[in-house]
Amino acid sequence: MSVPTIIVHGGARTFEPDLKEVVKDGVRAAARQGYDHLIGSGNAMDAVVEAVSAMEDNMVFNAGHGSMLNLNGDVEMDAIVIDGRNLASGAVCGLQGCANPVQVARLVMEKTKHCLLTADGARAFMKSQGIQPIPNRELVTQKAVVEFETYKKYSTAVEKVMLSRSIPPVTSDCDTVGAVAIDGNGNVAAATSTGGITAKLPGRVGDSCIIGSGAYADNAVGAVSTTGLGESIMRVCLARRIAELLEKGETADQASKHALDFMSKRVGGTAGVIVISAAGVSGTARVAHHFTTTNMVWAAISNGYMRWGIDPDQEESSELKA
Ligand SMILES: NC(=O)C[C@H](N)C(=O)O
Repeated sequence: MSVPTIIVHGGARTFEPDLKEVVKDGVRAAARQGYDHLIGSGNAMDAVVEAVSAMEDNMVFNAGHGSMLNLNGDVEMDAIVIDGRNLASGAVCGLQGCANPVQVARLVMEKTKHCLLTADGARAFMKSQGIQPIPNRELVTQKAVVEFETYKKYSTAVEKVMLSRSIPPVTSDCDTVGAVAIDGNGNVAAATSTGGITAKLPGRVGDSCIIGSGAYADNAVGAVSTTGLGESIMRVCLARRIAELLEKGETADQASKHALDFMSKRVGGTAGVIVISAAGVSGTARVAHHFTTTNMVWAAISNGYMRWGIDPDQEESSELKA
């Protein structure tokens, strides 16, 4: 038996001061929605998909509604789920016209023999599963357009956003979302969903849908979801690297810090991670979050308490209301 626990993130980057409360509200609501499923169905996979779906529906986050725009001004989304019981995984990339890519990723895992479907194929599969497409433009928010127009002026948008801690945000956009959970039976699951990076080349696929980069989950070890510069995260297989460090006996906190240090020293770039280590004999899972960006918005629930934060070394907490 384990203590049911969930942690979610709403992206790692610099958040404008007046946006901080909005995104903290968003991750708290998503964590609560996921936690209610964790307790209700008792299933870690249900919990992470619910939590990520809530953030995809919240226009303030860069996933589903609110996704960032590629160089053509279009939305192309990536998402993944991983089940720690059997390492099953499903993912989509370059998906258009879908409100909840994480739910399609789950169907890829449950209904196909494959791990990852791309673009038109992913969309056709989505329709075959009875999920109605929506016009891609419905996913486009005003803030995404403003962000796009601003960053189009820079040929090095990716570097400007992610390679420096000190660049102030140009607009009030937010970032990739993710969730990891452990249920009462000790099963872990991870989910990540994103619109990617503003002004990315059409067809660019980031880390978020890649096993071991944007997410990882294994009951023997724990679960991880990442956010940040996909090109760096993929090159060090960040989520799997954290899992390896857990396997070697590091705590969730140590593994997060060491893996992010390794990434920044070896390939550069910034990122954030959320981690739950497997419960082990005590039955108590360890939860950690760590980021090398200026901010990462996160929220965690366990044992009747919610904790959340956005700045380094800062957190708030309150008893969970019924
Ligand atoms: N903001 C993000 O987390 C972006 C995502 N990791 C990507 O590179 O697509």
